[in-house]
Amino acid sequence: MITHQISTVLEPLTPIPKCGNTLCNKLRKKTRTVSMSLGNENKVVEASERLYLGLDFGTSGARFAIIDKHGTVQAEAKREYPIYLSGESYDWTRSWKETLFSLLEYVPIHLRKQIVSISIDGTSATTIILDSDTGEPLGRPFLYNESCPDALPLVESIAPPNHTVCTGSSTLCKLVSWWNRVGLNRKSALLLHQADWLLWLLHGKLGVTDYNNALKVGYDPEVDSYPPWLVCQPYYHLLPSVFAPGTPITSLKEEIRSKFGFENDCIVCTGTTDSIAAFLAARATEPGKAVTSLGSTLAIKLLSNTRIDDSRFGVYSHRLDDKWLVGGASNTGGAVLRQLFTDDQLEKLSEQINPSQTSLLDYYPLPKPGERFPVADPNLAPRLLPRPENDVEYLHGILESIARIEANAYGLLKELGASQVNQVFTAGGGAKNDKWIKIRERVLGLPVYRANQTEAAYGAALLAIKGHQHNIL
Ligand SMILES: Nc1ncnc2c1ncn2[C@@H]1O[C@H](COP(=O)(O)OP(=O)(O)O)[C@@H](O)[C@H]1O
Ligand SMILES: O=C(CO)[C@H](O)[C@H](O)COP(=O)(O)O
Repeated sequence: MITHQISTVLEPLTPIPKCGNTLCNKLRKKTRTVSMSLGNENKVVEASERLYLGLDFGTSGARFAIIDKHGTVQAEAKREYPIYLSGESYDWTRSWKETLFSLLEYVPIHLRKQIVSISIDGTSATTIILDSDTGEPLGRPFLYNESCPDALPLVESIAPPNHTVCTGSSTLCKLVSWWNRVGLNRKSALLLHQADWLLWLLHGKLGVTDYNNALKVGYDPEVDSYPPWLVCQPYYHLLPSVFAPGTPITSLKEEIRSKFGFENDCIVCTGTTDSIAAFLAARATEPGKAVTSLGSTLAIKLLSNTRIDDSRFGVYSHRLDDKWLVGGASNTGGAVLRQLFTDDQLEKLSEQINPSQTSLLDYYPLPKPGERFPVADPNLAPRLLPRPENDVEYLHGILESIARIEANAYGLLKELGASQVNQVFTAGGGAKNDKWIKIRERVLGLPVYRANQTEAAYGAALLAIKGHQHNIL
């Protein structure tokens, strides 16, 4: 596929106020880039060909992929999140909403009429409590890796032992923490996940989610219902209706369809989480195949015939049709790397690493205290010292230490009874690092590949195809 990278550096749309505070000043330096690539210029896609739009809202930015029914990419774009402040904290919902509509502006106009289905993935357990009449957020969202330990004792008292919700970063802990705050508008409130809320902006039907996003609020995808111990809770009425990922919800809202020039019959489908979208993109279909997403975080998904859930280690199973995606998400990964190196530095330093050589540096790379998997410890401190003089050596030690965490994670899944992993595909920003892939192969003792499609947005586009096929049956 011949692609043309178009990079435009955008100045912040809303000038960030000059102020004494370091957070603002740090933000002023932040520019945002939009990069976009078009599909195979030699193969002009037939004007009658149906196209499918997938959007991925990850930790550091969002992307879209437009594919045809063969899975050929016709256009892609990505954008870092614009930074807005609300008081001293980031205004994430404003940032995500602006990113959604600015990415739609980047969908090539000549392709818009051919897009017949849209889906979105988002970060898991990123939780928004909304006004159920207006859809307006009732406060800031709880991010995917945010922990609400205040709610944990109550959640542990109602859920089965070691249930997936029994961790401070679960969606249910975030809901209970919000519910327990005195004097909030509890009656007309509704819980949605990041992907659900972004999809709602496109379709306008409040209260819809998918069984991947709903897992961490307590939904049981095996029996396709919320469990009795959750249904009897006073906040049960806040929970959304749950459908399989890639289920048609309704047509694109008329105001959006006419503003962007999409087709009358363009539908919006339920989404999933970012690491499951990355798994779908890798198209691993046999038990024993796994996908490690090396994004801001390290998310592991192993296709297994057996379901394993154990919050003591941050292990849970997502449903994927008739099988299980067993795994979890560590806070190690790209976010730590980005704290220390730019992407260009990562590329240049990695070129100098000898991946066959073992690094003796032993770190636990975390962006801040707190780990979810394979060690579930909200107080686990980062370990990134001693720092050698040579940055090549330092990066080698960090990449190898992250690979050891990955190896421990797969070893834990095996101990807990999941199918034996025999092949690992890599998705996310870290997948571009060939030296890291070789380090991981050595440490894991397994064949490790870069997935053909490393972007979660491609997986979301596959869900859009699935939804459209549902719709025309
Ligand atoms: N050459 C590289 N080697 C390793 N990691 C990289 C490289 N280039 C970028 N990254 C990491 O990839 C991450 C971004 O990946 P991405 O999948 O976009 O993350 P997310 O979806 O979580 O926002 C960044 O944290 C960055 O440090
Ligand atoms: O780390 C994350 C954000 O990138 C998410 O936690 C990740 O999506 C893992 O959650 P899930 O397994 O539910 O997809």
